[in-house]
Amino acid sequence: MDKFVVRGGNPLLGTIKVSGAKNSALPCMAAAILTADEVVLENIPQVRDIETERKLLEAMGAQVELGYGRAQHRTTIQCAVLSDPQAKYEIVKTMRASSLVLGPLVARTGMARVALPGGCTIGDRPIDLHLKGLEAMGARITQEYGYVEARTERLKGAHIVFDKITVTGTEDLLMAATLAEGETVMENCAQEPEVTDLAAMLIGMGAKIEGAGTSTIRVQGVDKLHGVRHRINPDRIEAGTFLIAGAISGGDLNVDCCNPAHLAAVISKLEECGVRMDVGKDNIRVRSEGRGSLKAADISTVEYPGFPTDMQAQYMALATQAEGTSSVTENIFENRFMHVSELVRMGADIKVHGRTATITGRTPLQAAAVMCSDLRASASLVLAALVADGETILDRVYHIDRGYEHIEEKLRGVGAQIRRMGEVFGKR
Ligand SMILES: CC(=O)N[C@H]1[C@@H](OP(=O)(O)OP(=O)(O)OC[C@H]2O[C@@H](n3ccc(=O)[nH]c3=O)[C@H](O)[C@@H]2O)O[C@H](CO)[C@@H](O)[C@@H]1O
Ligand SMILES: C=C(OP(=O)(O)O)C(=O)O
Repeated sequence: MDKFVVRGGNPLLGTIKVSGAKNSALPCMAAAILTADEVVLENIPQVRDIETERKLLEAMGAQVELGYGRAQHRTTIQCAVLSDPQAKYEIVKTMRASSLVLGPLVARTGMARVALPGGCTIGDRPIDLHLKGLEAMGARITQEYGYVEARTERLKGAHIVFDKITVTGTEDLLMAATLAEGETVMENCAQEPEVTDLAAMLIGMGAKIEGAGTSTIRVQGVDKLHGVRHRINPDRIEAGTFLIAGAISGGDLNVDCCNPAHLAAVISKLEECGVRMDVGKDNIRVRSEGRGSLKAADISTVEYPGFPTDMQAQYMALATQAEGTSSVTENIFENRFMHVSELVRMGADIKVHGRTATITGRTPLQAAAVMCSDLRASASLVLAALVADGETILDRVYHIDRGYEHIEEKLRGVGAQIRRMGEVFGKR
């Protein structure tokens, strides 16, 4: 099992590039199911979840080619024949976003069988709202042996009001609605940039969609979709993680190839913490004096455009170095504080009461052996390790590899001392 070794103390200086968004790439790859034609996706990040999605699609009969050389971030998918329209538990258990194939599969083939995702370290991950929506569109849903099966001759347009805002639920039903008969109106939709990115791809395939990026989306179903070439949005969470890396390390870091408009809540919170930010068209320069200059500020996670739950753990690492007391309230997932005990082991002063963590800041952090528990918790431990005294060893970095492309190489390129266990400092 890979480990990271991080020696703290270096300010991050220079330019770091942001990759394509994993959480856009996953639904866009699933959308290829909706057509027999070839789909070309650009700016696909090289992360483990993409490899998992490739396996998922290939197991159904799709042809998937991940680019190499200069085309290494390009993926070509063709779902001419889908001989086995199912997502098995072995894959779903490693990537909950696998449930995104449910809507497109039933819309294209009239049948889908997908393992129920169950819970994970960040909390319960139900898909009841995906199923309720598909039922409203006329699918017959059955559940047995941990699998859900959806069947129908052809989906029919419906009026769907989500009981709760769900990102992949909105994406799943949006894809299903593109091939349904008649109009689908979805209310209380997720407004995340990943939904808008998917809608742009679907429109490029011939889908008739209005309102993506707002809470009401209208879709006029069509009989057939065609192939498309689509470029994936930059990863706003990877960009946000790098902004905090620059700020916590007392660096001068240019976070390049990002979309600052997608990061408004994070940018304004970092400014409140005393971090200097120069926002360009597709880059953000972050400057800070590090521990001495950071001030406490409270956050509360909410759906887009509010402060993202996927940035909560990384923000908490920053709050440990800010003067004063910060409170961090997690409203989206019920168990997304797995990083707290590891940060405390490094010397942080954090108390958790229910959904709120209170961080008393500017405690010096010491290196320790720490355990990664999920994707963003791992990122927060890397950030803490960048300022810890000594050499932190992070175990189970396969979590971070799910969603950050070569993070150790990118951070090393701007001066961090970080390597995978087995590598030697100074060599790339
Ligand atoms: C691959 C992907 O894009 N993952 C993102 C997506 O996850 P994901 O789409 O799984 O998260 P949701 O937006 O669906 O979940 C939001 C809340 O709704 C609940 N819920 C969801 C679906 C459902 O059918 N029933 C239900 O009760 C969940 O338990 C959770 O409490 O959005 C999350 C919230 O921004 C992010 O943290 C994840 O990184
Ligand atoms: C929670 C995340 O991913 P997933 O929904 O795939 O678990 C994430 O990207 O932070």
